[in-house]
Amino acid sequence: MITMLKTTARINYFYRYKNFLQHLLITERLCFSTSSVYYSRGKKDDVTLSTLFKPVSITPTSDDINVGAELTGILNKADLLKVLNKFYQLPEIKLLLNENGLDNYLQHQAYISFRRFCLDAQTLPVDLHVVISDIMQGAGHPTDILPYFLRHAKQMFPHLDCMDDLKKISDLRTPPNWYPEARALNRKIIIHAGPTNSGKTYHALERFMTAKSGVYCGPLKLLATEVFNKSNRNGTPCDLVTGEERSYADPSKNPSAHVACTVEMTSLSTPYEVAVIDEIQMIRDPSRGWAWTRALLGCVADEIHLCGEVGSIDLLQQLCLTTGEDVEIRKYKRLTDLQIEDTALGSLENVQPGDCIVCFSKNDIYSVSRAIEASGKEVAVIYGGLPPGTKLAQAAKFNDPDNSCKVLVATDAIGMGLNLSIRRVIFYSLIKPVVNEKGEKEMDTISVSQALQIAGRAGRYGTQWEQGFVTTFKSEDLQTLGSLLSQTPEPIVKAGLHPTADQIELYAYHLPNATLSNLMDIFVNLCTVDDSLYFMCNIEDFKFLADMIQHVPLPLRARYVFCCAPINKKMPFVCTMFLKFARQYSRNEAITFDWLCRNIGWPLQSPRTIIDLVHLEAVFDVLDLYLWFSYRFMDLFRDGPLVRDMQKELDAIIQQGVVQLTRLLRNSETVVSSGASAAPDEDQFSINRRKQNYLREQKSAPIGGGRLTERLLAQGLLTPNMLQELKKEWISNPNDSQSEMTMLRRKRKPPYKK
Ligand SMILES: Nc1ncnc2c1ncn2[C@@H]1O[C@H](COP(=O)(O)OP(=O)(O)OP(=O)(O)O)[C@@H](O)[C@H]1O
Ligand SMILES: [Mg+2]
Repeated sequence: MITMLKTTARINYFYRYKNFLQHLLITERLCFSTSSVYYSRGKKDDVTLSTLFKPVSITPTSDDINVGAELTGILNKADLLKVLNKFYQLPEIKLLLNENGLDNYLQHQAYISFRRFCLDAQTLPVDLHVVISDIMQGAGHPTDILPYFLRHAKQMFPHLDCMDDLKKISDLRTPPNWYPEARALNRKIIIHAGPTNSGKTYHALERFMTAKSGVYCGPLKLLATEVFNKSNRNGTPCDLVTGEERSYADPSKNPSAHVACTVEMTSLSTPYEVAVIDEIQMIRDPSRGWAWTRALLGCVADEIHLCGEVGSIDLLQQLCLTTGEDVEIRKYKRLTDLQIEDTALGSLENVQPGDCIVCFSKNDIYSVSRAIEASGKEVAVIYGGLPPGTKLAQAAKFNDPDNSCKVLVATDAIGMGLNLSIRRVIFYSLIKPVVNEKGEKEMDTISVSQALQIAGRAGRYGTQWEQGFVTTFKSEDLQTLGSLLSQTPEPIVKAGLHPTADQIELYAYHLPNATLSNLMDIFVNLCTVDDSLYFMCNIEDFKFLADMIQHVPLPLRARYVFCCAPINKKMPFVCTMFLKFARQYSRNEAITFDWLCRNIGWPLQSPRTIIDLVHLEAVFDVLDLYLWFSYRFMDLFRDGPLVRDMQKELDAIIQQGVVQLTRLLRNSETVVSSGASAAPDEDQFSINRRKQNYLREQKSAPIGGGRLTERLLAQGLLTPNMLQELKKEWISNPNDSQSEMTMLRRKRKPPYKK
């Protein structure tokens, strides 16, 4: 009797459920036919997009009573497989699945999983069991499986249920609307456009300093610091805000009406009379462009002063059309004369006072400075990885007419930000590693804009050298340089964008099983961007960090903040410490000064070799990272002031090292790095490997190098062994080898972009 009652209840349940599923099938057809439109709007083709959605694994629930079998009998697995295959092979099913948002890739994935689910299950869901049994007995059609298949597919791929929402969240077609406070004002936009050294920033700052309140947004900490100092010197109290630093003009730390900040730190909630956004052409930067777009569209200021290249005017005007704001253009001419010399330098022996040799690799920096010092001349050295104090000290030494140091060797870190008394810029090479929009590194001839920016450093207005000169080291580069400098900078056509934390959080709500890196990928692929004005900045660095800490349990917001940290991913020690910070944070354990000292091996000794120096630079970056976190997670990174003092001390140690660069280089060839300054976690093997790599690169990049083989060696495209093989082949069969070398040459990009 009890069994009969149970069976009747199950039959009623089954019929209710069958009606519900029929209803589901109809509504799904309706709603998915609209969402499929969105797929076609995706950035990449559907297959690529689909592969980004990672399937959630579905296991059959174990039920001790097999109701389906009680109702209709046990299913024969071989017959079951036949029914499933028949269902999946029906052309109308493929069509319907497509309409329901499953492209071929997703269909295939879902079918494999569904088939396994049905065959492996001891007990199938009762509704599915009965339907399959009906089909086997000729009382149903294979198409009846569709609702169950779709139910399975949606559990596997939750995005199928929320594509509309995801598309809405990542609709980036009207960025001006993201900043209602700025849109509520009628801002006046003034563009200061012109070549380098033409007074653009000077004039914008004049207005900044006379305004009641103002914000200066610059591309580098050094530039923000320069404005902070200048403004305070001129009697306009100004604060400094960078990712790692807050300095107040007022000793009691009351905020001033004026702020100089790095562009990423621009406050969009504080109203100002004047905002200056410097180096606005950086809006097209593949990694950081979004920060300029955000400042331009979002600054709450009556006047926005944009300083930058002439090539950015058109884009800025178009962007301001979309915000409905008036634009005034002020054009400037270069204040001093800049002349291209007729001859290349040829030899480092020909270096003269006021010369700056610009290199695009640290190895070139080392070898060039060593060669110049060997000829009895003192050099100052500036490259990106040096701490600000060291850079400023080196710049001051070179700028001081009374100092015996008259020559500067620098990377393009001098392209923006430092005031240098350079008479002549000498390009040691014209090839530079660049990161493309996909985040990949490639070697390419520098752009017109870069060439003009760097060359423009010669003959700075107001210095002892008001007539500037420019040339190359190699005579074969001179013509290319001439051609680069004769052009106007490439017009800037698009402004960068980046997903916000809010958007990614909403995505995570819809796709709770996806990793942060995966969410970013899906976002970038699904987002709709107004291609005529904007592009999505590359998110490779963000994803790199997200993958590194994926296994560390963190709340999504904190994870997002961690991934925004400004880290040079090429520095293994910095990455290791980043991971340790994340682990400490996830355990809710304070990252104290003592903890930090233990982990970086503080106190550190003066560098004895270049490897030591490189390591100290990495430690400096770790301290920077700590300070960066100290403004975001104050409760756990609470020793900011102590770390800042430690960083100043380290800056001084690095300065000592840089002053003795030649000695360090000499030691690098004879002495093994002092273990005391190596990271506690870094084994001797990696230290030695770095040393060997360095020495090998030194040998393969002699002074005056720059031939194709040397460049390929430097880029890692050719190993010394491969070079030896090529040489052998060259000797044994000159004709074949010649064609191989020609092939190698052809694989390179043309000398410069038109
Ligand atoms: N009218 C002026 N009076 C005095 N000094 C000036 C004047 N115009 C510019 N300068 C000085 O000339 C130098 C170059 O000016 P500024 O930095 O404004 O150039 P810029 O066009 O912004 O160059 P870059 O593109 O390199 O940023 C600065 O030291 C600046 O203080
Ligand atoms: Mg400027």
